[in-house]
Amino acid sequence: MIFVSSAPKVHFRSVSHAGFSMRVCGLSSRRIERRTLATLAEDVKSDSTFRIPLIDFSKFRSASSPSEKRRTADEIVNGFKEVGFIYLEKHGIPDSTIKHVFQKSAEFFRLPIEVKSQLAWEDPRANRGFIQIGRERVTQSSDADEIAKLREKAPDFKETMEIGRDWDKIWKNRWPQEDAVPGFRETMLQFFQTCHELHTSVMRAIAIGLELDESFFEDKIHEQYHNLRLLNYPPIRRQFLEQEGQARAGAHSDYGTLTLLFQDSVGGLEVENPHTKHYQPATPIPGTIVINAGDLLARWSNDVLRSTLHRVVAPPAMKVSATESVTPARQSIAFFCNPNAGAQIACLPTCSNVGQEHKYAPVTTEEYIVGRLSATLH
Ligand SMILES: O=C(O)CCC(=O)C(=O)O
Ligand SMILES: [Fe+2]
Repeated sequence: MIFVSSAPKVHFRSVSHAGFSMRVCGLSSRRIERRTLATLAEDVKSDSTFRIPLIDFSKFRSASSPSEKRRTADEIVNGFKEVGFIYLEKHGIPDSTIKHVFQKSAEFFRLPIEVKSQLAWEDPRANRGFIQIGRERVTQSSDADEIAKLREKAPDFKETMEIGRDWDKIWKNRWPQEDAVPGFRETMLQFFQTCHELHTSVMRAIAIGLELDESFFEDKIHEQYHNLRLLNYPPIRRQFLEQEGQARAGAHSDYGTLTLLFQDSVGGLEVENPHTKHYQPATPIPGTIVINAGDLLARWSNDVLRSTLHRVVAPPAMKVSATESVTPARQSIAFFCNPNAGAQIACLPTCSNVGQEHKYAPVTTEEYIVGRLSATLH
């Protein structure tokens, strides 16, 4: 018998955890019986040991003393140590800004496929443009043949638009005509800057929490080698999702330092509990941003901070006829934060003990990210 949670209610409580106190998000759920495959959330088991911490960032932004800053910095670092994911509230980005970016994103995806295809993503080094359903299959596999087979059989059921820094000398963003989606370019460029600034603040907190100088990362992330990804998950017939291995986004880790994830209220994002290997929902909480650590931050920190597996599955489907059910559409926005392209990512001075081996060979951001993108996109 398989159970998934339905319409979870979010509540908060305070716990003392690893010597510090933080508010955490718990889920109380009515359990309903439902037959599903892995990509329909079958693997979600109730797990009282798993909590994505909810952290109030206003305490860091307006801290009146170093010790006050330090408390929030420790909460953030402990969240990335334990789970690899946090919810950030009072982060300073107004709801109205996020709503507007979602609206412009929806307008973009409503354009005819022929128009979007003219802006097609072409090169992992550029990592810019429109990616239609079927071109990407995110996975942890590093075997090119295996990835190609997966992509052929069960690509991620999503379309995305990728945007990079607009002033890059070599790689140009692929913008729709201004009259096709008025204000799209300006909205996305402003949001890119806003997300970069939040990223910089969170990296300051991470530096403090890792016993580094607060400004340690500043000259290693200031070139804005980031990627703003708009995601659209169209409604899908349940029968299609029930094909073996098909998911909205397969299990994967992200590649950079941090991902700032903005999701709508539909749900479906799941995070692997690193201790039990079971997936748990990262239920949308209004007013928060989900932030996860990526592979480069894990490598930088010698795995002190975790780059945790996550995936997007289908939330419960709605019946549209006696024989067919449809899973509702979903929209999300991911801002993948990266160090500078040429930054050498080698074990941080505070993340290994004397004489202890470093887990990873140094790598530049560009080598790592272009390598991962080349493997998973075609
Ligand atoms: O859409 C989501 O909630 C997550 C997307 C994601 O994990 C990704 O694009 O890397
Ligand atoms: Fe991801």
